[in-house]
Amino acid sequence: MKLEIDNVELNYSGKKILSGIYLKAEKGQITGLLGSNGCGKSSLLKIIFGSLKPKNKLIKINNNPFLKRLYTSKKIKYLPQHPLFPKDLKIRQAFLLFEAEWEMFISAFPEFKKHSEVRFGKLSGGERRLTEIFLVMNSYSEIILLDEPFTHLSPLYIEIITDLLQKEKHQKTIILTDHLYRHVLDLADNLYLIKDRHSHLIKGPTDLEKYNYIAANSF
Ligand SMILES: Nc1ncnc2c1ncn2[C@@H]1O[C@H](COP(=O)(O)OP(=O)(O)OP(=O)(O)O)[C@@H](O)[C@H]1O
Repeated sequence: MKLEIDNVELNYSGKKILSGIYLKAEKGQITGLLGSNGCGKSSLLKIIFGSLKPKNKLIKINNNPFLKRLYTSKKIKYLPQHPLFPKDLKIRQAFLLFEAEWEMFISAFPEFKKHSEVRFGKLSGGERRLTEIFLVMNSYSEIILLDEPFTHLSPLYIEIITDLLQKEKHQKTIILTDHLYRHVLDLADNLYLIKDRHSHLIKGPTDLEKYNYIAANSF
């Protein structure tokens, strides 16, 4: 599966946020998306998902235009920056909804066994995020959008999720954005930076310095 989004034009109240954006993501690769606060990363993921309608965009799947909203198909799952599930949903119910394997989850994270009947609102921020990432990654959907998945996660959980993403990328097309850019750099096979409304393909850390995303001599 190859997903491309091209010619994205997004304005909010007449202010240009994204212009001429192009991004390509393919199965077997993790596509990273970086950019400073407010540059439009979340907006771009919402546009791909279909929950935000820009002035212009073209989505292509395997070179063919896809004109419906992607979320209306079973192809895609999106982890938003903010909580994915309502506070009163029980964790086990979310596993049923996403057709994800509870047994696999608790064998990876035995400490969650006691949470099966607990509601999302009762979990800590990190416990909630970990559960959400696992659910999204273990769903049958082929396209996965992850908006700041590492927020709230402790180093050990970040390591486990990194391994999970590396394993799952062989079955899925994954686009990921996070401010923990070193993790994104380590994980990403392809990397884009949004800067001054445009997307830039990044070849390595020095490009990030060139575009002033990070300070000079950070590497
Ligand atoms: N519903 C909205 N109405 C008006 N402006 C908005 C709306 N949503 C986002 N914006 C503005 O659009 C710009 C891009 O926002 P977006 O959330 O996509 O950025 P981001 O790169 O994900 O930021 P961050 O890294 O801080 O989460 C910001 O300037 C934001 O204030």
